[in-house]
Amino acid sequence: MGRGGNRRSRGRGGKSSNGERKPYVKYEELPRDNEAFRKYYAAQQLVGEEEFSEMVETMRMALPTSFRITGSRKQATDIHEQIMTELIPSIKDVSIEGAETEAPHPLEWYPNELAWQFSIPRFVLKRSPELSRFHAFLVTETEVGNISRQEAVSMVPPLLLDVHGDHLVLDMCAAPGSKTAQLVEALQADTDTGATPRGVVVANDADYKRACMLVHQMNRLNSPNVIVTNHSGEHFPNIYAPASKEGPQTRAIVQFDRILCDVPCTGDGTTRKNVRVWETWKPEDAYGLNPLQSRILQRAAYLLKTGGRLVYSTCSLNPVENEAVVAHVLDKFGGALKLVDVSTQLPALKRRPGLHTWKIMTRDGVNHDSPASVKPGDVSRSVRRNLESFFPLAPARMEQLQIERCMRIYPHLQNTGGFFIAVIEKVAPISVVEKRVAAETEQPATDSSACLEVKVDTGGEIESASEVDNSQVAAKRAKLDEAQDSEKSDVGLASYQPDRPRDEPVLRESPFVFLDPAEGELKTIFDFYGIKDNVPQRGFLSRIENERFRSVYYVADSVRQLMELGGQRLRVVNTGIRVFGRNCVKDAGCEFRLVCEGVSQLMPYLADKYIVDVAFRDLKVLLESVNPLFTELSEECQTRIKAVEPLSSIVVCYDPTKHSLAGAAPDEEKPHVRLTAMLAIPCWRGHASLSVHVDKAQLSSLIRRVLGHVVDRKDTGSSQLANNIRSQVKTPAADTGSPASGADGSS
Ligand SMILES: C[S@@+](CC[C@H](N)C(=O)[O-])C[C@H]1O[C@@H](n2cnc3c(N)ncnc32)[C@H](O)[C@@H]1O
Repeated sequence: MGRGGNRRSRGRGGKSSNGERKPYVKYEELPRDNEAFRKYYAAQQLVGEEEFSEMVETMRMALPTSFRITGSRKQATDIHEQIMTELIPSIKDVSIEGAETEAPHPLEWYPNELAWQFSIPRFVLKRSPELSRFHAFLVTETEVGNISRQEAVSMVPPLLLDVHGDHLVLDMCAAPGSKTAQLVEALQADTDTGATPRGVVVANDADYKRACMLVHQMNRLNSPNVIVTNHSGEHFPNIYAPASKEGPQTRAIVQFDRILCDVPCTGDGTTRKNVRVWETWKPEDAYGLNPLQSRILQRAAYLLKTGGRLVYSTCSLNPVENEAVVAHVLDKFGGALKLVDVSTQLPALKRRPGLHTWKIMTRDGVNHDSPASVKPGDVSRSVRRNLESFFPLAPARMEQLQIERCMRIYPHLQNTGGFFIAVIEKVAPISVVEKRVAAETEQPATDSSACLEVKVDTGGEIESASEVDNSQVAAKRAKLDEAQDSEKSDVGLASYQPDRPRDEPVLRESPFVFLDPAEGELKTIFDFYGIKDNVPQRGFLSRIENERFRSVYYVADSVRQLMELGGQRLRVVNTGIRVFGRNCVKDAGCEFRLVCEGVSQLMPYLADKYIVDVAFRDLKVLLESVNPLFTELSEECQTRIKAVEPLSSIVVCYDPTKHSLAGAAPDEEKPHVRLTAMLAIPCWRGHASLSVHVDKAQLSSLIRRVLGHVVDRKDTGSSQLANNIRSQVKTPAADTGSPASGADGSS
């Protein structure tokens, strides 16, 4: 199911609603049908009768596996090449239970062959020795962020959001973050190679634990342009732009260029993956979620810039969670929001138009066309309260809203899960304040331009743009802002929700503090590593506990600006790329070492002596041996390493284009797979040895790509075990003071 909705019983020894323990049911034997589901959806006439049977049949089958190549990375070409030359041939002749395996193939509607799909069940992939290379590829490349496993249909909403490199983007319900990853990639893909995008992605989730999953996702992506926050979407706080000299009435709110509302839902489009949806599905679940979905969408609409784009999506097929939410919110905001016609985008993607009519099922199993036929006893009191908003609007209004522009993806259309997507543009400011003022003063609203617009000048300051406001509205507005600041406001409209409900937990970590490279410990670090003066000066930050910090992070300037404006209002769970970590090595030249995820960001600013260019022979020695002695490396490499003081980090670079094999002897060694992108590997320079200093996922990926060895998952429980894999190739040499026995040990 779509996470964040009602919790469902696990069906394995859990308790049923009457408190009795349920018998254990094997996953394969869980029911894959539900009478109420069939009856409800048959009545909706989503498709013709025959097609409906086909759809339900497909919804019972296991979902193919799909993954996406991180298109914004230099490694994308290498990964594509590995799929073509290594993976596809590796499973060519493998048969499972007598049947040939389906080789991965690109999803034809996804641009640039970056998304792939195959139909090998997960447990077969894990257990089959013939598929170990394929499995290792998926696992290690996912962990290092070169690919992301993601359901095919879930890739559609970010594509339709049309994110550009300088956009301020809000992902309102972001965890676990597969779509956030696409949004971040879109920022990067629209920016010159090597440059930091000017935009920001704010990845928000109401659930703190799930927000922490976003942190993991963000760490895989190594982006300095993401902020992970923890707010209820419907209460996402106003971030105020700097106060204008002209007085409080021009206090503007930062608005976003793009917003994704991938809201919590019943997830009945995911039955192929979450089989338990069959067991527990009931129409009331959608009625319970509709009001929250609507509030999230309303808040998003308010936070969107005029001219900005918003995507509302669910993995549910239910019109109550889809067209009903979209139609009623569009209706409520007058002409401010319009559905965008995306029928010509992603032309190879099969889809159906949004529904103009649907029915609501009451507890007695009767389907109703309008609220008029629903009697009080047919539904619970809470359902009755919102009943109108579950039904379609009048046919003429539905026509006017062009609700058919919504997109429905059914599982049988192209062997996927089910999904709903609505692309919405804000064509005019939402005259919330005026409606409110008009209601309170009992005067008709005459001007619909009271909404505030902010432009993020991501090249420099965040500034407020023009605000057209009449004086009466402005005075009222200032009062409302004040009320909101003191969290007393209860004006009921999406724009003026109090910041957050009182029962939400407080953040567990210390807040981030920006560090000054001209003083304190950051200056000491910069001096040691010879960080060049052109490094962005204001992007380094840390969490300080007991006047000490353990790591230094780096964020893009636009992120810094937004965090400074957000201040205490913004509950930042995490941000930035970790660039330095405390090393705890006695007598080390610097108390901080370089960390794997920050290397590519810092490389352009590191003093040249810390970057050692190596040939393939030295790269192989470093990966094959644990802490190889200098004497095992080439003379040239030794000279470079010895130029750096003992007990410090260096970056070893292998550039496959420089060390091209053109003209090389036929027996000259080369990486197991063809590489085009440079490898930059942080290493620890001991007194007499050099050790690769990356985390175990990076190490497994490097070993697989460069040496061709598959690191068994069972052997990688700790970084030490990853070392053991290498020690099978060569006996370890004596170590000389590595901070984490050759692996990064970073969290
Ligand atoms: C369908 S999932 C989002 C999936 C995500 N967009 C992705 O692609 O990985 C819905 C998310 O909404 C979160 N959520 C639930 N209620 C919320 C609320 N009121 N505001 C914001 N997020 C909420 C849940 O914790 C859950 O992570």
